[in-house]
Amino acid sequence: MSADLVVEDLDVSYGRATAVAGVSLTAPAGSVTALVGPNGAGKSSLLLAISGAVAAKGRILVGGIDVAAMPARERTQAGIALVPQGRQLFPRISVVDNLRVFAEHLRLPRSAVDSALDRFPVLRERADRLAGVLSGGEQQMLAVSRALLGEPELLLLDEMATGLAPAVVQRLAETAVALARSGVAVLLAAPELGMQRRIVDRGYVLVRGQIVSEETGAALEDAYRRSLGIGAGS
Ligand SMILES: Nc1ncnc2c1ncn2[C@@H]1O[C@H](COP(=O)(O)OP(=O)(O)OP(=O)(O)O)[C@@H](O)[C@H]1O
Repeated sequence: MSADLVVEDLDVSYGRATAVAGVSLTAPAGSVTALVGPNGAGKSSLLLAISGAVAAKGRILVGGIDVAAMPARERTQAGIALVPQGRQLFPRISVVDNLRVFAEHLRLPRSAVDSALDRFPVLRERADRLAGVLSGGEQQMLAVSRALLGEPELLLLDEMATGLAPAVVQRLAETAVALARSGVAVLLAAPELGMQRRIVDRGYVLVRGQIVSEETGAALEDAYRRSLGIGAGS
């Protein structure tokens, strides 16, 4: 099964502070959609709202079903997975236990954990190490594997490349593309695309909580620079 994400008129506020204002966007199944914007633009708030981790107003349709009223856990079971900024692993338990905790939360069979360890060979090698002693890249691979445990239809990636070595970013980007080719809707948020620009089909520029442009992959970065007042190509 594959499912488009359609967000309509979404607002996210923290008390009186508005983080996301009237955002509408689409992340089609089978493609990689980017959400680029500077720090504080509201990218994380938007992804957290889609996953159900923060409250929001508006419509969030996944495969035509409005999930906006569902609690976060039900959204996960409905096929929405988030790799959060900062990864949010349990550093003091092992790699395999990080996967087990999430698998149990979703009531998945043990075989799901085994498959998750096989997604990146380094995770199988490090299965019994504490998650907190892994390198940043290994931790990100664990966070992605954990998100994929339930075979989601929509994968939300929040700053997956930040601070990681190019080879790791390349590996993660290949994973994102392979998922998209298998029918998953991938929405990735980043303050800049860098190497990820090669895998983006189209995307949106988010500034101060609002979408200011929508472009195909190649034109997206120029639109982003213009929105920041930086000349294209400079
Ligand atoms: N829990 C919170 N309570 C109050 N304000 C928040 C909270 N989380 C985010 N904000 C504010 O909401 C706005 C959007 O933040 P958000 O983290 O969504 O942006 P972002 O584009 O992901 O930025 P970054 O790349 O720095 O994470 C910012 O002004 C931020 O200070």
